[in-house]
Amino acid sequence: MGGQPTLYSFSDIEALTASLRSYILNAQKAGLERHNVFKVAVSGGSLPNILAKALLPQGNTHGDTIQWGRWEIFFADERAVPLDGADSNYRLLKEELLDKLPADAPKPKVHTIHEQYVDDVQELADQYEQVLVGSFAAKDSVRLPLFDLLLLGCGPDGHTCSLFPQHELLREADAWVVPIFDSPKPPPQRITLTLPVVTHGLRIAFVATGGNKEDILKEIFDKEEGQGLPCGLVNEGGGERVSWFTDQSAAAGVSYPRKGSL
Ligand SMILES: O=C(O)[C@H](O)[C@@H](O)[C@H](O)[C@H](O)COP(=O)(O)O
Repeated sequence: MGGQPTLYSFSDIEALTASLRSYILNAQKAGLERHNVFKVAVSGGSLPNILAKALLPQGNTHGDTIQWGRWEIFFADERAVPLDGADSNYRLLKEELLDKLPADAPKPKVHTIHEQYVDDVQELADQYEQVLVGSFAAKDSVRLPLFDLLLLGCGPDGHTCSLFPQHELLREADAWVVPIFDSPKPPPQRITLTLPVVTHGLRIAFVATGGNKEDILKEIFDKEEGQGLPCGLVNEGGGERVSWFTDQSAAAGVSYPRKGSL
């Protein structure tokens, strides 16, 4: 794919979220120019809270406007639970971000899982793949759906989305969305975008903060073994389209070159 991922390291969450906002605005601009919408996939974990800090402040300068009405939001991974369940990534995003959007702002189109299939995780994944087909294109006309942006987290074991180290799902080459029945991070039953879909994205951003990410970031960026971890595989497949937004405590021990601003 060419090029290397960019590793940003910021002094604190405020600096990180300000730059993340600029980065997302650039991605939004490119998406709107390309097809008049902005198609974004988001993960769960700590990400929705950080996104809220980045995106909720109202922009008032030219070019700093989140055009929520043009956004289509998808889930990079989702737990096989009802949408109002405590473990739902949709519920998390809704409570952290969507419910807090200005009342008068146009609303994004949010592509949730079809919760009637939560007891049949294969069907849940197949149905979500159909959601992608409906929004992007039929599988026989495009090889992969092309997201404008994927916003992802990095687990302490190097997982991203619900793609876990050593898991056979890392070798999936055909499906866009797959079920997982044995996620080491609870709950065990989930669906996830596959690695080819993630690495195909026009922009791929990881957000990883806090001292508990330091060891895994060193492994991903500085060690051979880390390159086979799910996050390492996204770095490899996405190359220069990948950016990492980290704080000082997460990136402290990393030797890979770091940047302090966009
Ligand atoms: O649904 C999930 O569990 C997430 O999508 C998962 O991939 C998450 O992004 C990472 O585990 C990082 O989580 P933190 O940001 O909370 O460390």
